Formats: sequence, C-alpha cells, structure tokens
Amino acid sequence: MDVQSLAIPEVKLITPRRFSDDRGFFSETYNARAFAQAGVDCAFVQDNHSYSAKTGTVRGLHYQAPPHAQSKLVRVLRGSIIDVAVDARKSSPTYGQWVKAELSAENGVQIFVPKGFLHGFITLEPETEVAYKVDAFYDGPSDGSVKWNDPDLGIDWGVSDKDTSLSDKDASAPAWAAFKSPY
Ligand SMILES: Cc1cn([C@H]2C[C@H](O)[C@@H](COP(=O)(O)OP(=O)(O)O[C@H]3O[C@H](C)C(=O)[C@H](O)[C@H]3O)O2)c(=O)[nH]c1=O
Repeated sequence: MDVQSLAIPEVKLITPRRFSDDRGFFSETYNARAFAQAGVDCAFVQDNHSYSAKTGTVRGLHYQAPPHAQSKLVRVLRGSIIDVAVDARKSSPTYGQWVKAELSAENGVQIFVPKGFLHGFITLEPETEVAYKVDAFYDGPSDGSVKWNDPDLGIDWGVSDKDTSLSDKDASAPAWAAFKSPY
C-alpha cells in the first residue's frame, strides 16, 4: 500500500495494492490495521455512494460542524474526479490553503480528508461513482458549504467552471470571506 502526504500533510493519498491476474484484480480497499499504520486511524461509521451523470458535476465544498465533524476516506468506483480539501482549521498555519488529487477507478487512489477541512470534487467523466467512508453520522442541521470556485480560495480545479452541474445548495453557497469556520 502506498501512502503519500500532500502539501497539507494531514491530507493523505493512499493507494492499496492491486493483485492482478488474467481475471482482473483484487484489492483490499480498506483494512483498519493497515490504514491505522498509514495514519488513517478512524472509527468509520457510515459509507456513502454518489453517482454523477455528467462530466463537470460539482459536489462541495462541504463540511459538518462539530460535534458532527467528519473525516472522510474517498475513492472512485467508476470514472474520475478532481478531489479538493481546504484547510478550515482556524489555528492552522495552512488555514485557507487547499490541496487536490485526481482519483479514478483506474488509479485506485484514495484521499483521506480529516475533520476540519472543507471537501468537494468535480467529475472528469460522465457516470462517475464515488464511494467514501465517514467517521461521524450525517447531521443535516450541521451541514454547511462554501462556494466551490470562490476567488479568495483560488482553487485550481483544472477544468473550466462553464458547463458545471451543481445542486441549488452549492450554486448558492456562501463565499469564503463570509465563512465562519466552526473548527
Ligand atoms: C451527505 C449526505 C446526504 N444525505 C441526503 C441529504 C440530501 O437530501 C441528499 C443529497 O445530499 P447532498 O446534496 O448534500 O449530497 P452531496 O452534494 O453529494 O454532498 C456530499 O458531497 C461532498 C463531496 C461531501 O464531502 C459530503 O459528504 C456531502 O456533503 O442526500 C444523507 O441522507 N446522508 C448524507 O450523509
């Protein structure tokens, strides 16, 4: 299993080993002991799965406020995404900074996004399916969002923000300047 820390080191990329043969491959996509040794030591309580029909579908930037803050372990089952994490921890030296990674069914790369980060992705292909584990249950009232293409954050999504599909919630998400981090 390969583990890399991104420029904000608490955000990690984990690529589990694939055992390939003439049938295809087998991979342990999550193993509590191996992931804990890699620094991902969470008691995950919920699995999520989202399907996005179109290229350019944006989901995010989202967070859940404490005490419902979530760490997330994200992977792509079909298609590909650019996945982004934004440091929203007020005391962090990297507050307001972001990291990104391309996750795909082909590369098998997973991203670990700890509590205290905004999370979002944009799909690079139609019919993209994303599965992720979270270590706190969904709590709608503590769910919040920040504008995905906010100019102050200046996230380089690597794709044009034309022809994107967003939920109404994301299309009207507040600006970073108006965001009061709960972390
Ligand atoms: C997240 C979630 C949502 N829901 C319900 C609430 C809504 O009625 C419906 C769609 O939710 P939403 O539009 O928030 O789904 P996404 O836009 O994919 O949100 C997710 O996108 C980004 C990438 C994230 O990191 C979060 O996990 C999550 O916010 O599912 C649930 O019942 N349980 C849940 O855990």
